[in-house]
Amino acid sequence: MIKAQQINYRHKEFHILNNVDVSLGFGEFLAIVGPNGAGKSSLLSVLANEVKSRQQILFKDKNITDWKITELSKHKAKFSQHNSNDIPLEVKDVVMMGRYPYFDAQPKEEDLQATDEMMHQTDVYHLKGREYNTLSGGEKQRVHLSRVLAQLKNEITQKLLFLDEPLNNLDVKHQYKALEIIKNFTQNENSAVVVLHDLNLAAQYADKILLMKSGKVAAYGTPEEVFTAENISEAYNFPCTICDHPITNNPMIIFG
Ligand SMILES: Nc1ncnc2c1ncn2[C@@H]1O[C@H](COP(=O)(O)OP(=O)(O)OP(=O)(O)O)[C@@H](O)[C@H]1O
Repeated sequence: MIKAQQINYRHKEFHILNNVDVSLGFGEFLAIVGPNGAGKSSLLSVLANEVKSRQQILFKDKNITDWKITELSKHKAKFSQHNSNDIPLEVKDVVMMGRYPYFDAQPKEEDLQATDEMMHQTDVYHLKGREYNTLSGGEKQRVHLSRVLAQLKNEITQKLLFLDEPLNNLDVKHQYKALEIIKNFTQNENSAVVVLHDLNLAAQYADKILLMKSGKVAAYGTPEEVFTAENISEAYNFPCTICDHPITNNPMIIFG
């Protein structure tokens, strides 16, 4: 799906990303984890072609910079960490922004269907007529999840979703619901790259984990391979214990 080797990204003299390799297969859920400032959001921005790195990023075997922007936006979408708090539109119109690549002046029936379906999935349909600016933090977050899902609602196969901390502000039910939606998205050869802070949720949902520290890859592999007490306490500079989750059997991380 996406492949990049030796990604380097600098701001002035500060080395934000240092020789980072990423390779993501079709149908994979990759979680990027690591402490604050490790470079997770920067890596996501580079992979999504929002900021330029000198290294080539191959998306579906073609250099991502060679894709036409309108075509690319039907194959990949990105949910950003910092969505605007001030959008003077109703909720349904914010979600419709995800359909802009599909119509010129007026949304078509399929655009309305896509937005309705995604608002239902993300549990914001009852808010569709509300002013976006009056929503709570978690509700706004769900509206943007709905928007990026609506953007990728089409007949194209093997699509890619980038999500930067999609669980921020969500209550526990909506955190699990969002992860289920992302997991379901990856069932049909679609892939997702998701920045997460909750390591236990990452262990439960992700196929692969990329653990970052100081702009570098500290560890990469399955949750069982990456989530060792040594890897985690070294990356976060904080003690932890690993045990088996009593229900899922995934690694369970207990800090302190
Ligand atoms: N434009 C920039 N100018 C200067 N420094 C930057 C710039 N963008 C990012 N950085 C620095 O690069 C480092 C990585 O930032 P990034 O946002 O990628 O980290 P992160 O792992 O996503 O962190 P967090 O968990 O806090 O969201 C940070 O130290 C940040 O201050």
